[in-house]
Amino acid sequence: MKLKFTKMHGAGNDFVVIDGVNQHIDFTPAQWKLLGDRRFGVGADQILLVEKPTEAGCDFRYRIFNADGGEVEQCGNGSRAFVKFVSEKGLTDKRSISVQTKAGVIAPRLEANGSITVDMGAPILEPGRVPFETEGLHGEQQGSDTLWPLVLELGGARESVLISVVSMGNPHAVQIVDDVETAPVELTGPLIEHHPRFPKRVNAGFMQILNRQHVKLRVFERGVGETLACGTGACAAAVAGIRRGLLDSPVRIDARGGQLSIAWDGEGTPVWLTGPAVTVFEGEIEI
Ligand SMILES: N[C@H](CCC[C@H](N)C(=O)O)C(=O)O
Repeated sequence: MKLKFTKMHGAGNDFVVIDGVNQHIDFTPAQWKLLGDRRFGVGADQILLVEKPTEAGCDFRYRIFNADGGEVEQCGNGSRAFVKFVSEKGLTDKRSISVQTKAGVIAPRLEANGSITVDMGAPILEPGRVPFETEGLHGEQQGSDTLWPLVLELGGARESVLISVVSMGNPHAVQIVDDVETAPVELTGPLIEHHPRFPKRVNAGFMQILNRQHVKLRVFERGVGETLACGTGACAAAVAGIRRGLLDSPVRIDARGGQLSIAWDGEGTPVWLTGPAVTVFEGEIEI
């Protein structure tokens, strides 16, 4: 079929966005993967599919597929691209919409200055609390946060990294590093992503704290690899730092591809993600 798509990005995290309201889309994981392939397809970190909602009270449903073809629960940067897309395509005249996702309902809002703020819902802080054994190491509760030692096999050596486990509907393992530029993201990112501690794999965040309201962040994303920005990763990093008493809301997140802002008032309250969304080009592909 001839498929119309729009190429977009949010702080460098790039997407192929598809109108599934006016086109009937029912692809296999291999077709989703092809769309994301930078050699044989269009190329993107994620593919976003916009559909009519199946949940009462929602304006749309949006589904997210990683570059590896797997469907996932949530995408923060994608939610901003999504709201810009439905506005530009005239699929709605609302500036604040209610969107059904695999992880629940989120509420992105187009601001007058062109930026977009998204109510990403409350972080889920329990999933990692299940006691687990990794080579005899147990998860440790430290302060109000759960810090887990993760033992990584690096060649013949073993390295233990302390991570915070935070879910934004999708799983994140966040660690604090001295310098994101020299952090071993390419080396340990895949080891964390595929660690047995995370049966559904995990997004691995590497956060450098500059001051109590400003961090640098790199994320090795599940199903993709390192991206230029990760919205839910930014949410998870800010939540982890605030819970550990190291950060104060709002937090400025410097990703390699751009700047995001996260606000969070504590457990049980929603995380607010603010940042840009850019339309790069329109296209059509035979798939
Ligand atoms: N790779 C993520 C999905 C996309 C998240 C990221 N692009 C964002 O902006 O939140 C996962 O497998 O959970």
